[in-house]
Amino acid sequence: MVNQISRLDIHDQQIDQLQQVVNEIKASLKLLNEERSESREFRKVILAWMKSQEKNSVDSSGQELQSDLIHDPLIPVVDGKHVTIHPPEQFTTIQHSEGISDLIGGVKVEDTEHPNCGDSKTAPHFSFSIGLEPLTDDGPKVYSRKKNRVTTAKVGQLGKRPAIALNGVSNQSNKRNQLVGRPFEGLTYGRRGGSRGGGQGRGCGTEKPRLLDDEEGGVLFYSASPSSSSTYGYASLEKQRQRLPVFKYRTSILYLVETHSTTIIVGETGSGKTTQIPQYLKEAGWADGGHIIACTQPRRLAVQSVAARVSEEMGVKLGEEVGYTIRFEDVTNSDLTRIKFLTDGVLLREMMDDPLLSKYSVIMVDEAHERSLSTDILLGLLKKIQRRRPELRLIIASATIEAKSMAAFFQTRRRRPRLEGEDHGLRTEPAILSVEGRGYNVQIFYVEEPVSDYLRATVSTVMSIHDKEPMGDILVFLTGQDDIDTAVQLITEEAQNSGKSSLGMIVLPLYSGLTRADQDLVFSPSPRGKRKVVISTNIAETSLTLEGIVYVVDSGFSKQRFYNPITDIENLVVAPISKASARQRAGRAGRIRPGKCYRLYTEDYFVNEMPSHGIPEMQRSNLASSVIQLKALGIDNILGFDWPASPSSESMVRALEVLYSLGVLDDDAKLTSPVGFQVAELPLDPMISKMIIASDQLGCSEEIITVSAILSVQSIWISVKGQRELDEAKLRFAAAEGDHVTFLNVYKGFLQSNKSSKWCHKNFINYHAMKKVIEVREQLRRIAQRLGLTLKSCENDMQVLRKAVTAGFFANACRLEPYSHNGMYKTVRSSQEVYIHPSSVLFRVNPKWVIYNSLVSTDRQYMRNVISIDPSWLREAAPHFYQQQPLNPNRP
Ligand SMILES: Nc1ncnc2c1ncn2[C@@H]1O[C@H](COP(=O)(O)OP(=O)(O)OP(=O)(O)O)[C@@H](O)[C@H]1O
Repeated sequence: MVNQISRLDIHDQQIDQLQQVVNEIKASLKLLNEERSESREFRKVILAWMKSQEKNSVDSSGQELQSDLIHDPLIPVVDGKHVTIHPPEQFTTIQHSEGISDLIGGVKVEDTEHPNCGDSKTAPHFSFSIGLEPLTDDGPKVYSRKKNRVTTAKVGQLGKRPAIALNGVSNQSNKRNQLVGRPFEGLTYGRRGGSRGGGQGRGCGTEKPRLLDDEEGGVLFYSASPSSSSTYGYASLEKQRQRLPVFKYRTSILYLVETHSTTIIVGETGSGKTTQIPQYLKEAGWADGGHIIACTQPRRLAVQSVAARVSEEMGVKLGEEVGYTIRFEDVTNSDLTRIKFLTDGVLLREMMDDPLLSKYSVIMVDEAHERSLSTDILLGLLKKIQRRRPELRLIIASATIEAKSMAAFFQTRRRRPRLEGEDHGLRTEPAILSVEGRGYNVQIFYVEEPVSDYLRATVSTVMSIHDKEPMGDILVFLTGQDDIDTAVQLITEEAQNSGKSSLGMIVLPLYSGLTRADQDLVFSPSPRGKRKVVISTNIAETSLTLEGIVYVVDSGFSKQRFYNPITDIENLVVAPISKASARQRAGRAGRIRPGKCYRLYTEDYFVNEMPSHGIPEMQRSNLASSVIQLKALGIDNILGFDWPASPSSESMVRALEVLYSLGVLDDDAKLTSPVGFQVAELPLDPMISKMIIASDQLGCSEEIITVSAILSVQSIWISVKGQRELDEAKLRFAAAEGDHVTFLNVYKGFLQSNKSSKWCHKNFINYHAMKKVIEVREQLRRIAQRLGLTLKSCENDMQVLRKAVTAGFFANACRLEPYSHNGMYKTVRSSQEVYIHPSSVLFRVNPKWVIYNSLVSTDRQYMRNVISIDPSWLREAAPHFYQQQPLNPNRP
């Protein structure tokens, strides 16, 4: 009798367990909220008390309260300068200027004079947080001068104008300034105008900024000096380093790192945090005795580029004293490397071998505002490590971080016994340092009305800049490869159509799937008389310096991951960005010379509607990989883990369920042995890891490792204008079984061609991606051997290969709907409607049963990387997940 496969209802007992987990989470969240509100009340009392103390402490001659820190011999008392504390009220005036100081609260300790700055009035300052959480979590206040604001359509809720020309882009600030009789003062950057080495209000050697009252009673900074001077140009690397705003804070930074377990550094984009601080630490001896200084970044491209820059500044070969590590690429030397840049994900992996990260003396978590999944987990773990290793120093850096809440997170609880380090004068409460000053002016322009089509608006803005503005490269932020490829094509066509414009424009895409060579093009200088237009995703948003960039065009959108734990679908959705992102984007200009940023949204939208920060990735991601990592690090009580942002209970339950079904976790939610530990060792999605482990027994590990390597690179196909040509190319390799077997055919062809780039070109295959596949494959083979798996080929037995895929991805099984004329499938797990993606070799073939690797959502839910299976394998692979039901006679 033919049997039907349906998802086995989870045993009652398991449901009970899961329900228990949910209840626990809910209970902990409730407790947490109660704790928070209690501590808020407490803080109010403390703040009131502090204010009264401070008022009493300022004597009649107006002298400021002297800090007991003055007597601390470790304070960098330079040239007889002393340290004073300003009452917190003084921050309130600053809070109305959108800037670094907005983000800082608590007691401010200020050097009244600085070693590098002769003028005591323009001295930089550093602040210590008093370790209290902010009373409100509103984030920075944005100064606004318009009294009667017109509510604008949201970006994305499109206005009526089809597209804009550059003259549709207004310098609203200029207009306003004419009205109120002030020079240009961009909302974000104009008022901070000036030149490197002092252009900023608080920098050295410039005129002191005047404080002006605005119409609403707030106060804003106004720099009397106009736009940047021409201090930019060619200077020795050493001089360039010394001109950076962060240089003036060198002593303060080193002092704070010396005396505090955790230092939070907030500084404008381009002020030198990423490239300089690791070097200062090295110069101060933090890399002595074989120790390493680590600096993490959320993005691989940033890791590679800042490592290259720092090695250049230090005059050393990349990979020796300065190195970097990203997934599947290690450019370090274990004997020589002293400064190491790495992604936060890689540092997490390193904890598997060295849970206390003992080789690092200082870990700088950069761009913490991004709140990537790995950054958040890393922060939670680093906090734990510090308890065991008080000597480990943490630096949390960003331009737009919510410093107070970050400080509150690192504030060690009072219940805890004294740390070893505290006895040596090491302060466990985090210090907050504000690095004032930015490189060069960036004028901000907003559209007057919402644009109806951000792609077309982008194209016309780029063309207008090219026509009307002086030379300088343009960096455009769009959302993803599709948008970018379209924009590249449209701009190229427009340039060709308008004879004048076509002269001297080089349009380049930038996204993570590009080959290294194509990415390198973006970093190479533009030929004389040519203007580079780089069209990028948000991979260029943080930490990157592209030398020639003068103009930034910000579409206001990015692709963001959103995971729905109920449907278990993770989508990449085009969504509006946050103010923090907008500032980062604008900050890609003004790094080497003054710049301009054109925002394709209205000023009203920016001020009134754009959220200050994005949703932490933790709260919109599939948590399966994170749970395994934490479990592998011995953190069994995941619910009690100190997350900087609590994940949703549904996501947590779903992750536990998936891991349980894969056999990675046992009934007590502990890692199983050996499968759970093996899966944790592999730096891959748990389903791919499980597929590799299953291939050992099925005798096809060589092939499955190849498939896994291919699934780990973005795409092995070259995107071409004519989809038909690509489809024809794919047909040469297409296998009836599906995409995974097709990948194997491509790999075999590549080897047979002697890894020829010509062969790749001819077949629309990405040569660099294939080289990467070879590299990743080698690494995976090494890990597999270390895990005791046998490397074996199944030769041409594709059935075992498909069974191995099923062993990892059984939860993604789908059945073709009977009588479906449009290729509709339903997932066995949740009966969702899904379709085979047109890029799959099984598109329109529609086998009865398939398994997919991932889902993408556009107008429909599409399955990507699909393979056909026999439904009986589902029960073989996961008897605990599927059961056979007698065939329903009413169903065809
Ligand atoms: N590859 C490079 N080429 C030329 N100059 C560079 C390069 N990288 C950095 N710089 C210079 O060093 C400055 C500081 O860069 P850095 O990345 O350290 O700043 P940051 O404060 O970390 O800013 P962000 O957070 O925006 O990355 C830049 O503004 C630029 O002037």
